[in-house]
Amino acid sequence: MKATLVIENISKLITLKGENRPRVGQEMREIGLIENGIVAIDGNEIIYVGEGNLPSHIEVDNDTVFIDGTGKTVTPGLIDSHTHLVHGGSRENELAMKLKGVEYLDILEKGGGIHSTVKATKEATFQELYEKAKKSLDTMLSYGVTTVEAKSGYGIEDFDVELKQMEVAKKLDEDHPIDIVSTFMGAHAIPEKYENNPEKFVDIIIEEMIPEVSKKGLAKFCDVFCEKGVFSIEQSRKILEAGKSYGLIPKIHADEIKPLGGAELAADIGCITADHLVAASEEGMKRMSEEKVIANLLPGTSFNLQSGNFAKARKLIEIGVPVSLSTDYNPGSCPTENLQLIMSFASLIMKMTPEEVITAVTINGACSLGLESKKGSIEEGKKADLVIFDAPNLNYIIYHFGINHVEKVIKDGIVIK
Ligand SMILES: N=CN[C@@H](CCC(=O)O)C(=O)O
Ligand SMILES: [Zn+2]
Repeated sequence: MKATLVIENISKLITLKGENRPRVGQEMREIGLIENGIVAIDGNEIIYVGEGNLPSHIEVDNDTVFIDGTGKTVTPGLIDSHTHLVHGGSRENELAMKLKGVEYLDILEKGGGIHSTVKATKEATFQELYEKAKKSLDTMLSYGVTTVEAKSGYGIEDFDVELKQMEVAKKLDEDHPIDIVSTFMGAHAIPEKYENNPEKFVDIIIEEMIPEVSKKGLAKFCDVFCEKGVFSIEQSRKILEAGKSYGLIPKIHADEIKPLGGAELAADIGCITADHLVAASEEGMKRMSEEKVIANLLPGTSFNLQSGNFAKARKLIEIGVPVSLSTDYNPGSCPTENLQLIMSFASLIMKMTPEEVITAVTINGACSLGLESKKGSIEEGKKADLVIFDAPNLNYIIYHFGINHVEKVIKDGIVIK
């Protein structure tokens, strides 16, 4: 076997090696650390991972590129498994309201929030949405992210706009080094037009939108904003079950602000992830652990909403719920593409250990997107998506917060930065 790229003398090689399934409890601290590590890549695949020198069966020649990892920390490419990547406009006008204490759901109820992004997304052309999202992806990549989930949900009643968002995500997946996985989220807000008859909108999502999205192959997942004043438990159940019957894997925005029973619903339906969970009940968390629903936590959103409430990460880990972490990048409740900042929040605010944090944004993030057989760890046979941090160890990356520690990103075996 011949290597096209070798990273050698790696001071701290964090492999995350192990079974391709969500890591829980103590497993979230077992990060497969190798000191003086070496990784060999052929094309877009990892062909060797070990300590010291390459074994004799891995050949090198004059074309092989060598990178020196002395003093560096190397991890799998980071996975941002919850974003609202494609949208028009921005919402910095909400800052003044937030500083005055106006709540997220009140802004939404008065026709702002998601509704204002719906308007801006409708007005934007395909090309404008593409350029804006591409710029965000470039930033994400520079921060070490190699895989991103992207939700629709800013078209809502305007199905063409929902489709436009997903088509932009598809084109970016083809054009951009980052891999993009799409989620259909028509159930993101009740359109003003259906305010007095939300059931009608639920029927349209179920009868018209889901079949078409599935037929066009535009999404892998279906998501719902299950929240007081948005979609109820019963409406969410109907939509996610309909999605399932069309092959769309269910995800849910659950108990973000009010304790509605979203975590319990996620367990009932068998959602792959339940996201947010700030207000999740003890019973809901327990049910999630029984059904192995991944808790996808988004501390950047709690930070931005200034409620002072964060998901109970310690509790979730203690009772055996697998945890992943994401930015929730969106223009309203978490306008940041910086997953490293989210990693610091998870540790400094939610008290996750650095080992749990890196597990959450690599192998557990891959599991949140059903990509664990190819991504999320540095192991032979997996995709060559890696990050070289100019940092002596993992703790340094998380503790020294708010800056970008990435030195190089390797995506599909190609050195990007
Ligand atoms: N909560 C619902 N959706 C997004 C926010 C979207 C927006 O405010 O535009 C979230 O996950 O936080
Ligand atoms: Zn979201």
